Amino acid sequence: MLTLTLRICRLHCSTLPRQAFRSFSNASPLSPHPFRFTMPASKPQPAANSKVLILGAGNFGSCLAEHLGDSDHSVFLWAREAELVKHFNLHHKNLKYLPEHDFSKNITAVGPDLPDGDFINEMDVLLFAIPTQFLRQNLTILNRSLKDKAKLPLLIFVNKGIEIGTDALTLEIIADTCGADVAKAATFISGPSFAKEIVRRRPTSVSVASFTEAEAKKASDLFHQPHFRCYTGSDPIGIELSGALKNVYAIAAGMSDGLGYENNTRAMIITRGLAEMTCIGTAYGASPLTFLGLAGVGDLFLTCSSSSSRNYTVGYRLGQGEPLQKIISTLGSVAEGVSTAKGVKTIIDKLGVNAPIAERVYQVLYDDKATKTAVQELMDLPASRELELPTMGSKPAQQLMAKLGLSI
Ligand SMILES: NC(=O)c1ccc[n+]([C@@H]2O[C@H](COP(=O)([O-])OP(=O)(O)OC[C@H]3O[C@@H](n4cnc5c(N)ncnc54)[C@H](O)[C@@H]3O)[C@@H](O)[C@H]2O)c1
Ligand SMILES: O=P(O)(O)OC[C@H](O)CO
Repeated sequence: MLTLTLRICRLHCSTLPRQAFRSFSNASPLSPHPFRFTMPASKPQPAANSKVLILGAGNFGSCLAEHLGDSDHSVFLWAREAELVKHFNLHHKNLKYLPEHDFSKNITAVGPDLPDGDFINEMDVLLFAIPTQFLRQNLTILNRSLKDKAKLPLLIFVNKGIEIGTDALTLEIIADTCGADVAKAATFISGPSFAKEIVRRRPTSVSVASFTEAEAKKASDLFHQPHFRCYTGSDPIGIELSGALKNVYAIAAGMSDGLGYENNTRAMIITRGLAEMTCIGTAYGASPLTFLGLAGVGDLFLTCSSSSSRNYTVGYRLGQGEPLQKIISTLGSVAEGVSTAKGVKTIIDKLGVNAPIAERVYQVLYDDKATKTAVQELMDLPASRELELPTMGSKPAQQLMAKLGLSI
């Protein structure tokens, strides 16, 4: 672990001769997979005054609309709630999500129907802030408007989950609904970033990943601000898994706090959670280094240690003895970890990865296991080596990349 950390620090050091790593086209120093493929020609890099359509006017979509509206882009915010659209355009307020905030005049709400046709094709950027379970249905409709797949707008995804039933990552949902070229062009933003802190302009950093650094750089250029730092990378699969998995461990940390356990227990869950995330990610075919970044340990730490996290809150209330259905129906916002725990369970079973915390979260959510029993079972496990990365041959990431027409 220490060796890995030191390696990362060295690789991030700006004084290193970067050419030393440039043995493959499109490969970044931290890239686990030096991809060789040509990106579909996209529109020119979004500059000042880009036209941006944000799909999803929940906490995060609204907050990112504000972030870009603040930078003088023309932002359109799609909400499926008709009342929200009307009220937003009259008062620049989102009464349902972030009700205390006054939004930029550069944002126009659109909806409740999903925009289509020429409106979509005029956009420089499409940003998807739709919870994972609703992405497929919306992308299927939106794909009809993506006429010219050779001239795509910049496509950015910020959801953090795994689809129930298919266990698909977002990349696969995009490929299924819009085709491999669209999936290859997608960029993912993830990392420790509570919406309500971003709109208050609190210093924040995120990971921005695409299959090529060049594509990730476009999104980074769009979002990077003095109070909002973007770090680019080229492991979108690892970034996606990081964001989805950390939500499951945030539920575990919340449960522990809800049961009345203290700091030692939470630190144990965060650290062993990171080990599990890294093992699952490596078995899947992502780079283990990705889990040491902002989208990995950064977001894991944030959501496991704050009652601002919806996933932590679900866990906390479970630990306090509330039934899951009551928690979900009163949360008022999405906690992706609840649905994602199902996909994670299937993935660890398929891959044969040992992830006892994720397993217990699944059992508490779906098998009626008592939270206290789950913690006790974790403590009763036999002593083991601290970290052993799996080295199995066939990895889902390879199948996914083959589906996208990518070769390693
Ligand atoms: N809130 C944050 O701080 C934050 C930060 C980073 C990433 N995220 C991720 O962003 C995504 C959105 O989260 P959020 O916080 O904005 O959620 P939210 O609960 O605040 O809002 C939910 C959004 O989903 C929309 N929605 C519900 N049903 C839908 C459907 N059938 N089709 C399309 N849209 C539908 C709602 O209209 C609303 O816009 C999640 O994947 C979340 O993990 C959130
Ligand atoms: O409120 P949560 O638990 O969905 O967390 C929100 C973001 O993912 C924090 O980065």
